[in-house]
Amino acid sequence: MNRILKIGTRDSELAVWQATLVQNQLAAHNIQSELVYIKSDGDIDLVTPLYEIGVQGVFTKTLDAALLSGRIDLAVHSMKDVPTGLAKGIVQAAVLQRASYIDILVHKGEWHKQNGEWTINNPTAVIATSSIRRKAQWLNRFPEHRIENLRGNVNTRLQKVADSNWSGAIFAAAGLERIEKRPANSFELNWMLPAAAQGAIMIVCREEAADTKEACALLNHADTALCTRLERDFLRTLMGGCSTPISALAQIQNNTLLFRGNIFSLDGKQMLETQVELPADTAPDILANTGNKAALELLGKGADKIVEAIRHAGY
Ligand SMILES: NCc1[nH]cc(CCC(=O)O)c1CC(=O)O
Repeated sequence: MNRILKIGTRDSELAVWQATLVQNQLAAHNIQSELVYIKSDGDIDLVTPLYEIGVQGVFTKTLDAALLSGRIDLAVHSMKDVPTGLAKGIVQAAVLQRASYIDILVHKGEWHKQNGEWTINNPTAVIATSSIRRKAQWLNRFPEHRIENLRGNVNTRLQKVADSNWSGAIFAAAGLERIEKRPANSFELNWMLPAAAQGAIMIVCREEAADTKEACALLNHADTALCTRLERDFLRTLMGGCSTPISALAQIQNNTLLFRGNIFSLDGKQMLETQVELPADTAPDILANTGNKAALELLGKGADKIVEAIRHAGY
């Protein structure tokens, strides 16, 4: 490769950090690149909750257009923000090794540790998140709490938490840890299942750009690519959409694939979950079908009714 690859990125600190990681990894393979900053609609409107913006891929479509017009060669995304169906002409070129997948609570006020577990005595605490997945899981565990919306990039969200009288706000650990902004007053929500592909970074490029695809393939992390594929299959087969109260996590450890997924009603009162364990050397076609199969299992157990109610509410 003797040209300089143009890497498209949003201009938030996290997005630039992720694009720079890709640039550095390419450089390690002697592939030169430069960053091209592109504002997405999701960055311009920092107030409206994402599910109200109503367009799929609010963070990705501006970069898709830049790719298709040839202004950039590849785009770097937080994979969980990428709709499960990619735009026509655009393909997944690589998935980098996953960082932390966990959600954390940046906490304030009455939280304290009791028998090794973080608890809060205030039954009517206010917790901030604009993710309906986090909201549903939180209300399932703390039915009396109230959820407030919290939009914006990582930095503006942290500032809003500091300025508020909320008892906490939920963030992806990966987003804060990457830019070294995870506050000391935070703890991991190890009972909460993350969004499909949370903590993973995806590179996309034009379908016909053989040389770019070849370059990006050098950065692909096979286990992360498989796990995120299963998680996204689960999401797509259950419902699709980018803001849904659906979580999924696949992990490969000690030669075992562990897949967990769930779906909640919007108020958190109903929940269906599934868990599958397979030897990692199971036939590839069976392994690759794990996410779909898990989704079909839940649909057969009544998830279809939960999905129907979520759609009916306008998501
Ligand atoms: N939807 C916003 C978004 N997209 C990716 C991340 C963090 C990094 C990641 O999950 O990969 C975040 C912030 C958050 O959820 O707190």
